Amino acid sequence: MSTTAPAAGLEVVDLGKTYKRRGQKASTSQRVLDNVSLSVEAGEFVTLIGHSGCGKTTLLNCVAGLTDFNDGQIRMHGKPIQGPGPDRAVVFQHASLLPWRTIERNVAYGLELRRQMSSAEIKQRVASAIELVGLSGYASHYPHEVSGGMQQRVNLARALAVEPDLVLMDEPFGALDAMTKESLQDQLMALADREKRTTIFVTHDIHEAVYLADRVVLMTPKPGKISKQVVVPFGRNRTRALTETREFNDLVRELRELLTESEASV
Ligand SMILES: Nc1ncnc2c1ncn2[C@@H]1O[C@H](COP(=O)(O)OP(=O)(O)OP(=O)(O)O)[C@@H](O)[C@H]1O
Repeated sequence: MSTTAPAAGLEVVDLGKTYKRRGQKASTSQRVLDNVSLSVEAGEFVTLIGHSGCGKTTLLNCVAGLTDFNDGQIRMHGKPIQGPGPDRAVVFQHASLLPWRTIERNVAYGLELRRQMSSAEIKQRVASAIELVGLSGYASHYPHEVSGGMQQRVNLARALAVEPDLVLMDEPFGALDAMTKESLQDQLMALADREKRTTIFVTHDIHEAVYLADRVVLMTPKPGKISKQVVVPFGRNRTRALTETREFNDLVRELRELLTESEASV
């Protein structure tokens, strides 16, 4: 698997999204995203935080090409996106692995569907992705034979096997216990430092957002907008000790206050 930074440049420009719901008597519409603009540099790790319902998942799904949008443009490498593509991979909160396939064959699944690679190439990609997430000894296990945290690592391996330019993660550790979550955060960070894969990571957890990110993006609701972007000044190769420092906790507090203010103003 490549260890050089892929040339991902994501540009979201003046994005607008309105959901329409057809009721029994009348239709209603809800403006969920309005004038959302965001650029993500190749190799950058951006976390996206905001109150529940402010439109984080909708934004991520628009970038993934899974949800259409009404206004604006989303460009990858300067070209407007048209639906989902192998340049972008999504990691959802729930691993949703296929229980009848081994871990190895779960990771291979997306590559097999595309029918563009020989079985030898798929095998090599899968082995490499499984190794990256530290599960080499478990390739022949079935999902029920590994823990929730390991299943989530398989989920990540499945995304990495595609070798996407951009990884979109929607609260991937949200359903895990605190210890597993911390361990996966550390593994993901080591992976991000090594692979320099461009990532947008949605979370409710401000600690997690600061610990992982090069930049934290705050969204405010009704309609969802980007209200603030904060560059995290701690460099890479971070360790848990960082979370004990005053600088780290001051930044977490500052972001929490910004979120509270944004909630009070809607
Ligand atoms: N398919 C849909 N049809 C209609 N409304 C939707 C749809 N998906 C989301 N919404 C609405 O859009 C708004 C934004 O939802 P979204 O899931 O993007 O927010 P979020 O910030 O990711 O929330 P959370 O943090 O709780 O996951 C919410 O009010 C939600 O009810």
